[in-house]
Amino acid sequence: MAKLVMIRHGQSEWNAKNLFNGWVDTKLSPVGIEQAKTAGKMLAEAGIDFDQAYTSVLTRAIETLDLTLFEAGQMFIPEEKSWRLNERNYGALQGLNKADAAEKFGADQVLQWRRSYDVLPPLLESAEETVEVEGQTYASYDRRYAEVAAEELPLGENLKVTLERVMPFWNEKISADLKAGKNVVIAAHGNSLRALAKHIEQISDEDILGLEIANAQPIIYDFDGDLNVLSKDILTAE
Ligand SMILES: O=C(O)[C@@H](CO)OP(=O)(O)O
Repeated sequence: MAKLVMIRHGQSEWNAKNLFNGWVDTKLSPVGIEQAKTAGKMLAEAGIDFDQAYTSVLTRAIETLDLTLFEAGQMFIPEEKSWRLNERNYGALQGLNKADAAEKFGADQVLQWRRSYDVLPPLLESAEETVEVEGQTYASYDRRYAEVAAEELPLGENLKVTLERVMPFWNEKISADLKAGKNVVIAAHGNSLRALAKHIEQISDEDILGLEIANAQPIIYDFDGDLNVLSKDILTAE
């Protein structure tokens, strides 16, 4: 029996400002740092011995993994980073305020962009497009994506497309580890984890709209050898 723990990163600087984050590389806020430490303490109490860690190539998830493993006393385990675990690319919405967007485009449209399975957000015009927020310029892609084929770099993703690019990593790495009986921890993002949860729990395209994943609350799955889910538990701070 293997365990998979999925942790959405702690609150990011742009979560705190209610901005669409996507692939823009923001850091954890002070609240997010504390949330990640608390997640690590809860996992230490749960007594899970991890064999392998995975995270995205975005700072907020990497920070969360490191703080969590530090608090759990397991920084020594192997870690692998992949762009396939990144947040969904929010295209031209990145950097916009979510409440302002709801006012401008309508709450229902914004809900569809944020939570539907197959509605695409407005796309970036090109890979060269930048995001400007509070006088700072953020590139859409930088050298961390140098190894990714140009046609695989998204200009905007819905959950379906996110799931399609997460799945090769699930099949090749994560599920292989779990089948080998390894306990795995993944620190990633609201929507890359919604995609994984959809696959793992066989959630329908309609029902996935209602699935929210909170910052830094570890989700623990127990699997049998065929990767059927035996139990699911979510750790929450008091
Ligand atoms: O901004 C984002 O990238 C994500 C998660 O923080 O937004 P949403 O809440 O719409 O999933």
